[in-house]
Amino acid sequence: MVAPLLECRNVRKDYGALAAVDGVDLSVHAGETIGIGGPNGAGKTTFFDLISGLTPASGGDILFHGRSISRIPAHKFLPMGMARTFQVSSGFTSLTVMQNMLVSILFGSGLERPDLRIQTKHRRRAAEQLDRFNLSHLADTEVAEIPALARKKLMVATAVAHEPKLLLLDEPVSGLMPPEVDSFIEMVLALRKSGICIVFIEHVMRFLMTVAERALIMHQGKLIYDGAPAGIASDETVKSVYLGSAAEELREATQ
Ligand SMILES: Nc1ncnc2c1ncn2[C@@H]1O[C@H](COP(=O)(O)OP(=O)(O)OP(=O)(O)O)[C@@H](O)[C@H]1O
Repeated sequence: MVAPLLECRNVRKDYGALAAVDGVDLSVHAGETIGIGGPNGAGKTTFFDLISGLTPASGGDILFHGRSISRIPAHKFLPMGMARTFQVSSGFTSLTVMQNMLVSILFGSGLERPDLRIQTKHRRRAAEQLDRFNLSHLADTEVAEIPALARKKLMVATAVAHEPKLLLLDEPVSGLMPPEVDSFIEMVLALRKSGICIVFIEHVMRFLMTVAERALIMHQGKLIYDGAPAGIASDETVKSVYLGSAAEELREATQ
């Protein structure tokens, strides 16, 4: 059997007496698209921070391509083939969309001291990448001036500039209007087709149900569900955790 792309073995993160991530075991295989849901404070972002090396685990081990990455600094993750985005749109707001893409292309190369001279091949690559994400028309606009949807798309476009094997998206559609969510769904589905493994956190159940092939639900630091997205709404444990509006949204999304 092929080794998982990402493997978490009894991973935990304690903040004093609080177990933010409480002994999570998880295997993620190449090409999978996995959506993580769960109530506020369940530990989802902390789990992402552990996987992407932003915070050290209190226990357990994380393997990428079968190799432990628990002690590898975060800046080495992109060259290794793992990229992530954040809840709040990142990007250099006083630079243009094209300049942001060039920064990603030059600095994500994995070289300790990248050659900072922008060459024709970099510009060509940046233009291709903007075209792929329908951002070409904004190439010369400062990121501070572009709409929220374009900022979110740019964050993904820069993250995948070096064709990572695993892409982590933290609440990619939060704050977007429903038609914008549709546009984002289309983009992620196209990305999924390219074969990249995507793991995302999302509260917007419509997005999770449409994009994910496998769903995980976290609660109080633990995984309480791992299975088909369609099964979430009828799972008794999930139902008891997702009381109120989230349960309603889940029902609507699965109908
Ligand atoms: N640096 C920190 N110090 C102390 N406690 C923290 C820290 N970071 C997170 N926590 C706590 O860990 C728990 C999990 O937080 P986390 O942000 O991972 O949840 P989440 O599921 O991503 O929530 P949300 O859906 O609201 O983003 C929360 O109780 C949070 O207050």
